[in-house]
Amino acid sequence: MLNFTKMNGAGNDFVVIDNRDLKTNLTTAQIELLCDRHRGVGADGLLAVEPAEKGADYKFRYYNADGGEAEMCGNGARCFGAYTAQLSSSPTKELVTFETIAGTLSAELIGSNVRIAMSDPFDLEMNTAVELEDLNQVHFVNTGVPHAVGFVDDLPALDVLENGAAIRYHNRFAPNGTNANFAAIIADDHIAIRTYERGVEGETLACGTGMCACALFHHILTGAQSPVKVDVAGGDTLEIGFEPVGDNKFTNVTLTGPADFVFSGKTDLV
Ligand SMILES: N[C@@H](CCC[C@H](N)C(=O)O)C(=O)O
Repeated sequence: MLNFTKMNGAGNDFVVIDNRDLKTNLTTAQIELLCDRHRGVGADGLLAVEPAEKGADYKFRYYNADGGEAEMCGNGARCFGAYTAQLSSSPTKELVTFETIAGTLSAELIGSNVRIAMSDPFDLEMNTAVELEDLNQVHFVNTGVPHAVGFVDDLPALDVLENGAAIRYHNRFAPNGTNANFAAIIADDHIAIRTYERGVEGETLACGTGMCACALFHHILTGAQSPVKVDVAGGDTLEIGFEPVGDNKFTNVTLTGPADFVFSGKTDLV
């Protein structure tokens, strides 16, 4: 029997488990089943809380809906922060640190929102040719996980599944593949995005690391200042802060948005 909590961050939803005793060893197939929207609990991914190994409060593990582990998840990090803040003795902690494959991060509880201090982005590359019918080129950056970003004029009309899959499996991004984001400018400091996620193999309602990637390219291409507001497919607007340090490099990237508890339960699926 597995105890779990269902949470979502701006509509990107997760099964969260407390594995601080390291007694739960889920297989790829079990994670896939838990995330299955017809036969399981249903989620874009699974978050596991484990004991820290390098001095932070906790260790963060994240698995996509296909059961594969990913280095980081921005919306998941906000949910992880809100969840672990409640694990501590009262009063609820307002700052939680956790070790991810992408580095040690922190989550700060600010009213009903959570702000994540992200790792510094790397491997930024502009103007990669993809030669699709709707898009000639994308920009690439790793904001914890890999992200391609293409700017389009008509975001609602875009076929995210077709274009997203073409970019996700494009030779240029092999063998790891990439998440694929499409962005449209709303105002100087405001964009809207839609994301095709690797490991979900479809469009999700929001992607936190993807929002960070899109906001950084919006700054590079238009000079937009921090913070940049980002509208996501689920209807929320989140805020990305950053500090440019020259040569298309950035530090102090932050992601601020909601992290909501949905329900807790037990399942005998695993
Ligand atoms: N939803 C996420 C990103 C999760 C990982 C991604 N699908 C990958 O495999 O790289 C977010 O909010 O950042």
